[in-house]
Amino acid sequence: MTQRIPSGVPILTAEAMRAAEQACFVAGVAQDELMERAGAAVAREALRFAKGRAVLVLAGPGNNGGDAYVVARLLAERGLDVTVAALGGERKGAAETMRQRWDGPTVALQDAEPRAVLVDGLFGTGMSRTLSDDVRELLHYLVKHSEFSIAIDLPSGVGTDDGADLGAAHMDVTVALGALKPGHVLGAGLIASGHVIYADIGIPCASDCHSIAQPEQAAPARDSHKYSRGLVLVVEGAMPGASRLAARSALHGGAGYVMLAGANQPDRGPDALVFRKAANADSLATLLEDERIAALVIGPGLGRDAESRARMEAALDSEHPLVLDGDALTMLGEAAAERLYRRKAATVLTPHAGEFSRMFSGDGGKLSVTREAARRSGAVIVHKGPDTVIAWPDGRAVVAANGSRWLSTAGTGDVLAGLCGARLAVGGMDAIAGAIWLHGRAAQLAGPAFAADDLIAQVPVALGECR
Ligand SMILES: NC(=O)C1=CN([C@@H]2O[C@H](COP(=O)(O)OP(=O)(O)OC[C@H]3O[C@@H](n4cnc5c(N)ncnc54)[C@H](O)[C@@H]3O)[C@@H](O)[C@H]2O)[C@@H](O)CC1
Ligand SMILES: Nc1ncnc2c1ncn2[C@@H]1O[C@H](COP(=O)(O)OP(=O)(O)O)[C@@H](O)[C@H]1O
Ligand SMILES: [K+]
Repeated sequence: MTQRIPSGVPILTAEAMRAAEQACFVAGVAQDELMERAGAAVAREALRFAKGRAVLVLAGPGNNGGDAYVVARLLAERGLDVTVAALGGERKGAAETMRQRWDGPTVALQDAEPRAVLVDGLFGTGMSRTLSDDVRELLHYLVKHSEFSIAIDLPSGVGTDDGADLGAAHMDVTVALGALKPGHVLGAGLIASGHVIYADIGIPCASDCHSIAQPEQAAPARDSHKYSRGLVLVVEGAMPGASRLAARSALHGGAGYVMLAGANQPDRGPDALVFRKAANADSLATLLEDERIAALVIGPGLGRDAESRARMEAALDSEHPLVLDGDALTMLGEAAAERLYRRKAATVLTPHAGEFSRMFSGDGGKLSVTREAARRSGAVIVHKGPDTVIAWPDGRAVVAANGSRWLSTAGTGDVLAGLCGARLAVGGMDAIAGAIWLHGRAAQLAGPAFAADDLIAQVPVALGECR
């Protein structure tokens, strides 16, 4: 099963989820009712996948366990052979009500035997510490010896707000209740969650953070011309292949005109790419006086010597919207936030984890450190990886976790930098999530073992899928 994360769904921390739930209670929804809805949503999916097989439901001590008892009851009502393995005895509130509504077979967790289908209702958003060794070992044993596993809300052993590994086993399916949590889309949590299904259980969940969604990308206006479509200038450096990938990617990402500024005319196409000679930083600075430039891309294959640094400074000093990648990020280093905050035009940074940590410190998980870095630098930050976090300076964030794992090949980051340049030129800072979506979708279309060059060929196909 290929992993899927539902698109355009709000992502809430444990605290925000609790607040949303409280607001629901204040509005008159009873806790029992909400738990029944949660259990019904999970039971619906479990029934679909169980195909009549025997089910073991793990019920923890809190509300996740309360949901588990509802799932057990509903599956048994549909004729399945269900056993509950319970951790702890009497519960509180709605969870205790649901325990009492279950009158089927129940064993203590330590006595549980594996069954074909495993429903994990041990812990959800209340996970506050690492699983104890005995619980972790049992959970892993029961999951390993099941044929299909499904988690209620979150896999037990995933840090809700940071996706940290607190002892989680890998689930086939996770049903996210009410909203996604950062733990579904980040780090070990992304891997442990498997295929994520979103269940709307009627809790209004507003958030400034969402999972990535297909962007709306209108065709050029009837009266558009190459400059209105956006002129992207890509700065070449020590490794010209990287900047050529970025430039070709900008061309196919919808820019109207792409210039490559470097020392030597490339000896091969595409011919649509316009070469401008910029033998040194001074001649680059002169080129940058062109007011038609809508976005500048610098960093892929740039190099890190004094000359490269001078080129980067020329780009930073310009008032063009700017995408900084690769070596430019490394050269910025710890001075990044302060230096970038002074820029007047939009700035986009596309660091992988190593480049990010050379520029920004802090802890609290990938989502929160990226948001904090965007706020401090006034730049849009695309913190790359299987769990790419895009954060804007105003606090908004988008997480892209559907990219193909085949993207882990050299040069795909250069392609992304070029796409960011194109989307920045065409739609400004708000259009950056569209670049990450196009990149991820192009990778899916390219299939297995593609080279970065092949990815570019799929970008127009991905673009064609957008309205
Ligand atoms: N927030 C909401 O909107 C809704 C939440 N519901 C369910 O409620 C869950 C959250 O319930 P709770 O807040 O009761 O939390 P949990 O059920 O996730 O766990 C809480 C209990 O586990 C204990 N605990 C935490 N980590 C532990 C560890 N490592 N080892 C042993 N014990 C540990 C806590 O002390 C507490 O007793 C959600 O994940 C979801 O399944 C649903 O019932 C409906 C709606
Ligand atoms: N396992 C993975 N799953 C999904 N996307 C990945 C994975 N590994 C890398 N990527 C993506 O591939 C690209 C790699 O960029 P980068 O590390 O800068 O490589 P390069 O510099 O070689 O181009 C990024 O967009 C990143 O998010
Ligand atoms: K769970």
